[in-house]
Amino acid sequence: MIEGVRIRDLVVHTDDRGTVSEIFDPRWNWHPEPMVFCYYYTIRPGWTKGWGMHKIHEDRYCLMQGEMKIVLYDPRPESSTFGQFSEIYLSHQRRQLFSIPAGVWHADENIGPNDVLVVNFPTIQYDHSSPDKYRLPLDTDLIPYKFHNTRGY
Ligand SMILES: Cc1cn([C@H]2C[C@H](O)[C@@H](COP(=O)(O)OP(=O)(O)O[C@H]3O[C@@H](C)C(=O)[C@@H](O)[C@H]3O)O2)c(=O)[nH]c1=O
Repeated sequence: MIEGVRIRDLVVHTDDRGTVSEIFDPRWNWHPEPMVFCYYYTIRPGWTKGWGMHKIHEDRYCLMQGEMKIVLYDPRPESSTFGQFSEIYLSHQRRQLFSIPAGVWHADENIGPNDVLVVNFPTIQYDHSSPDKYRLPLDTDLIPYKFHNTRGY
């Protein structure tokens, strides 16, 4: 696994009426930074969002619905996983928290038949005038990973 990624299974409490699942509690000590901002995004079937990278913040995902492959590529020279990839599969069948360290390229591919829905609570607020977001085309030669049967940006 790429250095600095944090993963945590969520507990789903189920009863006759429905379910409850906590998404984030600083007392878990899962991540050192507090909740300061939150949004959700969706990805349509057959689509991928990426490659994206953030220089100064981490993403912290909670996949609520669907099935998604996250591909990470680590370009950080100081990292123990420099130059490596990770492929991680998230599903609503096993809800987890998943953090992506700053500086790590990521692409999120919807591999299921329905929209993917992800709640993201990044470690900083979104700066509408200068977002901390860097992009590369999915088919860039700068990242030696090939996607099949998907489109995106
Ligand atoms: C991320 C974000 C976007 N936006 C707006 C900007 C733009 O008009 C529209 C779409 O923005 P983007 O193209 O950046 O959205 P999107 O490509 O869905 O961005 C997200 O992709 C996933 C895969 C991630 O990993 C996240 O870090 C985030 O980059 O939404 C906000 O208003 N607030 C936000 O927090």
